[in-house]
Amino acid sequence: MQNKRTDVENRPLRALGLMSGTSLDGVDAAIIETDGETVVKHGPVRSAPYDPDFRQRLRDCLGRQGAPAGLIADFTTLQADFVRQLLAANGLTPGDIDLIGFHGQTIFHDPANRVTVQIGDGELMAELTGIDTVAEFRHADVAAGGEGAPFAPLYHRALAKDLEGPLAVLNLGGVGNVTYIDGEDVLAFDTGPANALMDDWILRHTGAPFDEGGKIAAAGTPDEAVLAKLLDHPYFDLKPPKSLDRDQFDVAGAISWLGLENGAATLLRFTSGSIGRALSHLPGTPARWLLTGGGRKNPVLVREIANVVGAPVEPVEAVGWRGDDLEAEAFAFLAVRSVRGLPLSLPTTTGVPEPMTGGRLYPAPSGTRVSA
Ligand SMILES: Nc1ncnc2c1ncn2[C@@H]1O[C@H](COP(=O)(O)OP(=O)(O)OP(=O)(O)O)[C@@H](O)[C@H]1O
Ligand SMILES: CC(=O)N[C@H]1[C@@H]2OC[C@@H](O2)[C@@H](O)[C@@H]1O[C@H](C)C(=O)O
Repeated sequence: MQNKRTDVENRPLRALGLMSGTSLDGVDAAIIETDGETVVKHGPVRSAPYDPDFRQRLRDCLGRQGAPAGLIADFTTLQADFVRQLLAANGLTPGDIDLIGFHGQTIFHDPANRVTVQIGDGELMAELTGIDTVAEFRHADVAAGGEGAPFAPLYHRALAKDLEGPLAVLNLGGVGNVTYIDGEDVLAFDTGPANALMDDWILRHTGAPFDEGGKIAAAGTPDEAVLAKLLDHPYFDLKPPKSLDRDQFDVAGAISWLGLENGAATLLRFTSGSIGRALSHLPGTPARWLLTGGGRKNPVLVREIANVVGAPVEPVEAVGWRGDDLEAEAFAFLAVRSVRGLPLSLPTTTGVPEPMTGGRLYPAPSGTRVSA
């Protein structure tokens, strides 16, 4: 696949990343200026939750290898509209943006069988926005035998280059993933569940999308026997790199008989416990843990994680990063790396045999550049 654009070799590009994560909470967009090695400038951001009906349409696709064409078109159109809103709100036009990094929505992830499915139509995005779009970030890695995830680690390393290591960046989204950084060395893997199982439990029992502030979990008591069983899963013994599908842990049978609060408390401790189980896979002891993703806003979860890691735990804002936007920024950064022909993943981040380029460029059709 010829992706590399030769006209952009040396100048920083203004790229817009679009991320729709496994928690299914909504879409995040961020604009950065970068040459794919360092971030020159952090630009405007925007986030919006999905409405419950649309979220349910996405949820209905989880675990399937494809989605209805109508949903893919609606998903792409919704995100293209979102791009227009972000531009308009900041006095920008499509001509001000060099590139969109369009992650899409993961609905299925089975790297062992070399399959990962992110819905979203890169060609339609380029057409609707009039902006060159990079999509299908994970495909080449998976095709080459990599895990296809996590992909944010090279961005974490770029941001951390002036910070003293070793440090761990822990993303608490739907699934959890950790990036261990020590100078240029980076090791990354999915740790286990983060919020997805808790969110599903809260939705089923209360209709709310998540446990605000961890209040419901705080009111319960974890069931230690159930917890021990959950943490006995073979995934936690696997050596990294390794990655997870959103619903890889089937906990329904184990927790169904627990009440709302005790179930929430048990699932929260499952998340912190899985991070505890990740420690033995790290090559060293992080001097600090930087938390990103929505779970950093759950003080009960943060306290439990601090208990298991035994080192200072802070939100990424402590070092000036933007925890709500980091993944959208990462896919803007990776889009630029893609068109520059730089690797998006390494043997130590996804297990891919060699540093791997990837992403597919969909040029905006000429004449489609529209004003915002
Ligand atoms: N105030 C809060 N209290 C408790 N939990 C919260 C709060 N705010 C966000 N969360 C949790 O964070 C989740 C969203 O996290 P985030 O936006 O990082 O997920 P994502 O980007 O979809 O995930 P992934 O990293 O897996 O792709 C919510 O579903 C919720 O569980
Ligand atoms: C296949 C897939 O979409 N994985 C997600 C998911 O959500 C968190 C974790 O599992 C991580 O591996 C990845 O997302 C982030 C953005 C990543 O690739 O770094």
